[in-house]
Amino acid sequence: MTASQTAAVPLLETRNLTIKFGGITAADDVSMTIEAGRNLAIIGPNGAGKTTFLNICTGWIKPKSGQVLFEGRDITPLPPRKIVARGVARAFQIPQLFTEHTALENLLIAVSAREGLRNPLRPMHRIRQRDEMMALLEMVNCADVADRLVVELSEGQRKLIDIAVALALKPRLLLMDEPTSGVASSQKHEVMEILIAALAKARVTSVFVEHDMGIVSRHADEVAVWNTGRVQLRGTPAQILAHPDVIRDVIGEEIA
Ligand SMILES: Nc1ncnc2c1ncn2[C@@H]1O[C@H](COP(=O)(O)OP(=O)(O)OP(=O)(O)O)[C@@H](O)[C@H]1O
Repeated sequence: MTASQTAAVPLLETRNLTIKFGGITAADDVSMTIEAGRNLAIIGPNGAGKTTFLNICTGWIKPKSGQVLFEGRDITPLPPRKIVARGVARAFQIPQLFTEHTALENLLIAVSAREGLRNPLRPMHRIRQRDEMMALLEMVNCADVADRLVVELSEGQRKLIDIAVALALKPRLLLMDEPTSGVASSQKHEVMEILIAALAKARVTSVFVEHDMGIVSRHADEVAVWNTGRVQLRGTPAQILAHPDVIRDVIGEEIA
């Protein structure tokens, strides 16, 4: 394959994804591409199929038909752990952390899972990957709380540590469900800025589902609008947030 052919392959591509739950079509022939280096926000009304899309791309739900290709290879039939190993990570609305362990221990558990180590909580001073884990915590501005229990931290810090845990898995694509939900509104932009900068430094592309249009306009490079299981529109934040359909169906709903 030549360099120009390699450059043409999207980071992730879906082809004709379809899934129904009872009478509801949560994915209706969804074909789209995600380009490396462009942070994509997914917006849309409640029940539009945004989370279903993330679940299909990460292997948690298998589509009735259609395909997911990552870096040109079909990952549709793979279980979630194999999709993670290929380079697609996921962060949830509620951080998936061990709250009675420290931030550093949470990273240690993630690194151990990545490397198939049997004793994740062996003494810290013996851990070969300690520098790598501290670098990840520094990347998300949380090095100063490395030895604090997660339960004692703010929601913003928990979100950032959750991202560091995802980065420990060395993904090339990170899919996130509402990365700043639950964070105090005065801290949302700061958390998002740290998060986006950390992903850029680690060369990880992000896709994030978001209901806060302020976050979308400031932190996304591109926006895709979901409606009734379909991709209705796609464009820059300025184009999308000024679109009458989005004002009516998405922004209007938020104001109500
Ligand atoms: N496992 C499931 N079983 C049955 N129905 C489901 C399942 N997952 C999703 N649905 C339904 O599919 C539709 C799309 O759900 P999804 O969670 O993807 O929407 P969403 O756009 O993420 O919504 P929200 O913004 O409210 O989180 C909804 O009607 C939902 O109730």
